[in-house]
Amino acid sequence: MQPTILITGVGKRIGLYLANDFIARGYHVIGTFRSHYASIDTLSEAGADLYCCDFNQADEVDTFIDAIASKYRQLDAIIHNASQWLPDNSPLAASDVMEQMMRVHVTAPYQINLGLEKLLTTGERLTDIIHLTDYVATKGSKKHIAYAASKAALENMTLSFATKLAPKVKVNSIAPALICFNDHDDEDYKQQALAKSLLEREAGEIEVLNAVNYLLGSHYVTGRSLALDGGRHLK
Ligand SMILES: NC(=O)C1=CN([C@@H]2O[C@H](COP(=O)(O)OP(=O)(O)OC[C@H]3O[C@@H](n4cnc5c(N)ncnc54)[C@H](OP(=O)(O)O)[C@@H]3O)[C@@H](O)[C@H]2O)C=CC1
Ligand SMILES: Nc1nc2c(c(=O)[nH]1)N=C([C@H](O)[C@@H](O)CO)CN2
Repeated sequence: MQPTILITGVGKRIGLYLANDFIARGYHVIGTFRSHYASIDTLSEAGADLYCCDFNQADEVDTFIDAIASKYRQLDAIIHNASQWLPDNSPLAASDVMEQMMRVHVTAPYQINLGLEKLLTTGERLTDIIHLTDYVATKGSKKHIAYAASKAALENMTLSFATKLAPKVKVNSIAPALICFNDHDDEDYKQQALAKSLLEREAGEIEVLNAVNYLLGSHYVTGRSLALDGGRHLK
């Protein structure tokens, strides 16, 4: 039976990288996207089942959950990757920054995990939920306070869902630091960011894929957070 994996935020970067690799390995990929990039058409042509869904809109998330629950009987894994790295100096009001961070990183994963629980617990196989969090969930961030707080809440949900869904579902976090720069990052920023870890490098999307594959292959890891941070905690 072809394994089925749901990945949120597949339009670009890490989510797109994961979706492409899982398709190449014969998985059936369900994906959510917000902006419609050319990558969305390419993924669809490759067989992915894609849904446009803005996690800032709770009703859109409910509609997405209903669509999956009516179309699929079972899921092997859910990867909560969708995220916005909103700085506190955003033009948005402070309350809107915090609300948006909590909606995309906490409310939507909460809605999806509860709404699709039955699809993860049918049959005998061990299934997975993976939350993409962030090194700053445990360290804080003076420029991304709301973002870091929401990622800390997502880390806490890993503990709760691991307890609630055992023994049928493993629930873990992956907490990256510098995986991939953004196109708008200038050289000064890049040098500053690289210098924050012992290994002083940009890990690349493959680092997250390797961590995802390790967790999916495990039969004994749950309620844990895998740090992918180049030794930043020791610098
Ligand atoms: N890149 C890195 O170095 C690091 C990444 N991480 C985490 O890894 C994960 C992947 O990172 P990365 O690939 O850089 O992520 P990106 O910032 O590139 O965005 C991921 C995807 O999430 C989507 N998204 C954003 N807001 C919403 C929303 N409100 N509703 C639905 N989808 C939304 C984006 O859609 P759109 O294109 O429309 O904005 C995008 O396709 C994230 O959880 C991130 O926090 C953690 C530490 C470091
Ligand atoms: N949703 C996102 N979250 C994060 C991003 C990003 O681009 N999108 N980038 C980072 C940084 O790489 C940071 O880890 C190092 O400066 C953090 N989170």
